[in-house]
Amino acid sequence: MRRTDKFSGSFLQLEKSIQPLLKLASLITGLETIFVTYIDAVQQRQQVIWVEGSEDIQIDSGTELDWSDSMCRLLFNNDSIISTRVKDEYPHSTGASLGMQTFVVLPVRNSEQVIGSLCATSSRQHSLSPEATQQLELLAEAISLQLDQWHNISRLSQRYERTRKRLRKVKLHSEELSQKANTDSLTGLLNRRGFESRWTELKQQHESSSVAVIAIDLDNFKELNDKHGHAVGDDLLTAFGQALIQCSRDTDICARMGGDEFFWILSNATVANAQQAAKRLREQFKKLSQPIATECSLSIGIQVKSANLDDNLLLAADKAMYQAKGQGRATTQVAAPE
Ligand SMILES: Nc1nc2c(ncn2[C@@H]2O[C@H](COP(=O)(O)OP(=O)(O)OP(=O)(O)O)[C@@H](O)[C@H]2O)c(=O)[nH]1
Repeated sequence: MRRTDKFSGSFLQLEKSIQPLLKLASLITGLETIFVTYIDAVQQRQQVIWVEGSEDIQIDSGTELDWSDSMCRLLFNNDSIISTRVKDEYPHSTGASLGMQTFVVLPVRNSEQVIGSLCATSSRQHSLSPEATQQLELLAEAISLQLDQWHNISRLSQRYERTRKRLRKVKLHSEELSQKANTDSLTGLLNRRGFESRWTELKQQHESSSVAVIAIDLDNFKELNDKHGHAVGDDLLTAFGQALIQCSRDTDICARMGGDEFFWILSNATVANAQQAAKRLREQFKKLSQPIATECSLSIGIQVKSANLDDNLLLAADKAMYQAKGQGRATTQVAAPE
């Protein structure tokens, strides 16, 4: 059976069950070519879905035509189901131009309307006995039921697919919103809200490895803002954000807590690891914040703990950072172990 490639999936199942019916139609009528069409009443188009039989009359599945050019329409309009003299009765028709002499058509309908047609044709003259006509009508009914069922199934699966796509869109949108809500727009780091959620997760999941908290504050940032303007201050914060991202691992938590204050949390890290990380960060920040690097340094506080993570760990790192400020800024202070 030749068929259109436009459809797939459940349509192939439908095709399998229609195929023997078309063969039967050929046996009943004695006509060589049998085909089924789909009629789109709104678009006024007709499409050949399946063709069974000889290649004598060139009808291809997938072929589309205007309803105004349809042989089926001509016969429907004459309240007829058969023409045995197509060339005489419809000399200017598509059927005549394709070499049809006999053309038989029966409507294929769903519960509301005609949705297609079952057609049989031949280049020779054939008559159709009343019994054959009756049998063909039964076949058209069977095809109608199958097509209608398939139509309903495919409508349902299209609706399901649309709902699935809509839900996916909503999910992506809400993920995007939540990502935005947790991110500091200037630096791309987590904001306070994002930090709190990650920090809570870490506290809940933490087992026994040591965790280093690095508190960082830009030195004399207010002065720099006042001297060069807010935009330069923003550029410097952005450069710091980039430096921190470049120095961190995927598992680290990097956040801008507000203004020029940041937290950097490293899992599985010792004091020495944290000091190394702080050193790398200073160097990277210096590189990325040219040409005003000389005017801005970092005060850094470190605290490391391996058990009972709580917010005191943050406070201790922060306190160490303020001690670094007190010692003249641009230094790293490690808090005493608790
Ligand atoms: N450009 C810019 N400035 C900001 C932003 N948020 C906060 N600030 C400014 O950052 C400055 C923070 O200054 P402070 O932390 O009080 O003090 P500081 O000048 O850094 O001095 P020390 O911390 O003692 O070294 C304030 O002047 C804020 O107005 C921002 O998003 N962009």
